[in-house]
Amino acid sequence: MEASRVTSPVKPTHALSGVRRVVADYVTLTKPRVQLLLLLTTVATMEIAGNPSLGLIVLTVIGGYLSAGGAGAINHWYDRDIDAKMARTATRPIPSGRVSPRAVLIYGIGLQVASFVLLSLTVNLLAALFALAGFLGYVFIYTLWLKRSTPQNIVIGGAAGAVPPLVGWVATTGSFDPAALYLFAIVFYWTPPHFWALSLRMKDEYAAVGVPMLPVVRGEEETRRQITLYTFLLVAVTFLPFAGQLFDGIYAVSAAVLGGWFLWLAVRLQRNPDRGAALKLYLFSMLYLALLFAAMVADVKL
Ligand code: HEM
Ligand SMILES: CC(C)=CCC/C(C)=C/CC/C(C)=C/COP(=O)(O)OP(=O)(O)O
Repeated sequence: MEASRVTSPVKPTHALSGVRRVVADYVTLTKPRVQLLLLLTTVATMEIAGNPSLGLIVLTVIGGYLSAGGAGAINHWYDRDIDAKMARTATRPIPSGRVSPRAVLIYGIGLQVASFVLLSLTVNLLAALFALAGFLGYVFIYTLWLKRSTPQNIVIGGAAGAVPPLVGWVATTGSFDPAALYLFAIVFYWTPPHFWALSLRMKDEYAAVGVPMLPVVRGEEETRRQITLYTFLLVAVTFLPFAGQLFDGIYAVSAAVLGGWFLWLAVRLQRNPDRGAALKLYLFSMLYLALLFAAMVADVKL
């Protein structure tokens, strides 16, 4: 009794910062910054597929966030052993001891359940099913299976990250259209250069915890070669929706300029292998995807 009275003056501040800390941790578990780009591809695809109402966009974004956020939380739960050993990830909510693994697992499953209920009731069943497929792909195929077993982990596992445009398409039109596969393929081929550029800088950490990322298993030179190869494939794939008449001139010019820039950075990294060039490529990869999807919307709407 006496003790609680003595500590009471500091309680409100502690309680507030404690709540803020908890909220911040639970937001971190959803990998919010990655989600910004995932959801940008979703919303852009919705505008490409039709003329969605603001209400539909908001519901789809919330449903997508819950699903991908749930997947992110389960990735934090499963990888807690290796995250504790890498400087980049050691301060995450679980390894730092602020949130229990069990709570994170329940939270991740809960977010995916909420996503399914929300999307199926307010958007449509197909959108809910595609989001569920992305979640299952990221959790089971990438995180639990491939990440620790093969350097092709992100090539195959990257398919999960390419699902959000499919969610956006079916949310808008109510049915699946093969044209949506162009957008899926673009994110799919974009993922290896995006991640491998970063992994060149994190090679030693991944090696220390035994994750077989490409630079660890095949070496940095081979990784840089594969980055150029996949960037080339990506740029080629970006012209398919133009050839298939989904898009027109504004898109074609943007894809050419952005693609040329991406390729130039990739080739430069290959010729001049320093870590600064790898960082530049990683950062540009995100600008590239955002601008490419923006160009698609501009092309369709203008
Ligand atoms: C299997 C596929 C992918 C892997 C393995 C991967 C891996 C990573 C990693 C390790 C980071 C660094 C995060 C950190 O610093 O903690 C990162 C950052 C990021 N990724 Fe990916 N990524 C993948 C797919 C995607 C996709 C599909 C998108 C969006 C379309 C995306 C968007 C981002 C963004 C926006 C960041 C920067 C986040 C930040 O600054 O904190 N990633 N990615
Ligand atoms: C539609 C849907 C539900 C899609 C989910 C796709 C998704 C959440 C992609 C995120 C990609 C990502 C940040 C991977 C990092 O994982 P990592 O474990 O290699 O990186 P880490 O070491 O930073 O945890």
